[in-house]
Amino acid sequence: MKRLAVLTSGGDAPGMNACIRAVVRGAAYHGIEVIGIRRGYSGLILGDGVPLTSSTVSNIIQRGGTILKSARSPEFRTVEGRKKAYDYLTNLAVDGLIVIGGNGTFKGALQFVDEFSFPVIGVPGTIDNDLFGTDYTIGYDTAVNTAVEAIDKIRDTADSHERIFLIEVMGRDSGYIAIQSGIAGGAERVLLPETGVSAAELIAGLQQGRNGSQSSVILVLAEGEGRGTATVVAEQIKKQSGTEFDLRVTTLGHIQRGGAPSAGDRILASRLGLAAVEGLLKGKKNVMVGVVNNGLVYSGLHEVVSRSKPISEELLRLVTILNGSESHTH
Ligand SMILES: Nc1ncnc2c1ncn2[C@@H]1O[C@H](COP(=O)(O)OP(=O)(O)OP(=O)(O)O)[C@@H](O)[C@H]1O
Ligand SMILES: O=P(O)(O)OC[C@H]1O[C@](O)(CO)[C@@H](O)[C@@H]1O
Repeated sequence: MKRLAVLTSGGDAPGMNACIRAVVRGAAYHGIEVIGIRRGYSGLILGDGVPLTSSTVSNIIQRGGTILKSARSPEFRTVEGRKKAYDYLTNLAVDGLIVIGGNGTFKGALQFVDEFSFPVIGVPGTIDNDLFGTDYTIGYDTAVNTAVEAIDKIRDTADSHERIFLIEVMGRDSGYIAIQSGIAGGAERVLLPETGVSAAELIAGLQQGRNGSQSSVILVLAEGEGRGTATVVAEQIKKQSGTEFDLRVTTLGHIQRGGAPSAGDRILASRLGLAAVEGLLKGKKNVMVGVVNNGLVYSGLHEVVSRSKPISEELLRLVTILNGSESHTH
């Protein structure tokens, strides 16, 4: 192997830069050149590659976002777009492609591999943590920490004003950020795609809490919960309960995707970046490298995109017990 290409695709995630650095330095260690493709699959189609060297990736391990920029590329969903991408990679004379992204990125990669038999290795980079084949994705730990910091701050107002706050966190189809930030932020309730709860049940829970000792409440809602945005859910509660509760909504939004990566994300990204290069060198292709039980594991892309990673029953139980509203005897 003489030359490889790397790109970041889908939503950016804190730690993507640490991963690019590990790919470039890992490749340099093995005498391999690296071309960085700008703006994900769009850059492959438009032919936007730049050589990356060890010095290009100095001083980026601590930076959020991605120096290669990211994009969601509608054209890569077409066979014509993917053919252009293939032609560009062939022109560059690269022997393998490393794609850092989420579920959609790997669906695209799989399509590409099926059509052109080009060696691709995926690295899980998304704050959503919704990928089979890895316990954690790059960016998730930082996003959870950002959400917890925000929840702590909102709790001060919730407590002082004896209010109910409905806080929406990211997670397009999954509740990972919600459950972990909810546990760490001491939320009274976490609303997830996995555990549908009606407005009537929510209201009953709020009434029960108020009749007990709860004077303020934090509800954490996963973006992908299914009913709509936090504003929609708040409207449902208000419609059915009238002015009974002093309810406020906060949507955390993209602050969860930005900022310096946590130490955990930098280390995960560094391990996975090197493992992607060394996987290609060992002849692995059409796989994603992840960490399972703290060991490096390569899983087939087909399995990664076709299987889900459910939130553990243990965490679901934990959040219910620790919110303090139920006892074993109920
Ligand atoms: N079914 C598909 N076929 C071909 N390409 C796809 C497919 N799904 C996604 N892609 C390509 O992958 C890109 C990234 O996918 P997507 O926007 O879903 O983000 P993602 O990788 O899931 O990341 P995140 O979890 O951060 O949103 C898309 O913009 C598109 O170019
Ligand atoms: O920034 P965009 O393109 O609006 O994407 C938002 C989506 O991306 C994610 O942040 C994942 O990267 C999801 O949690 C969210 O639904």
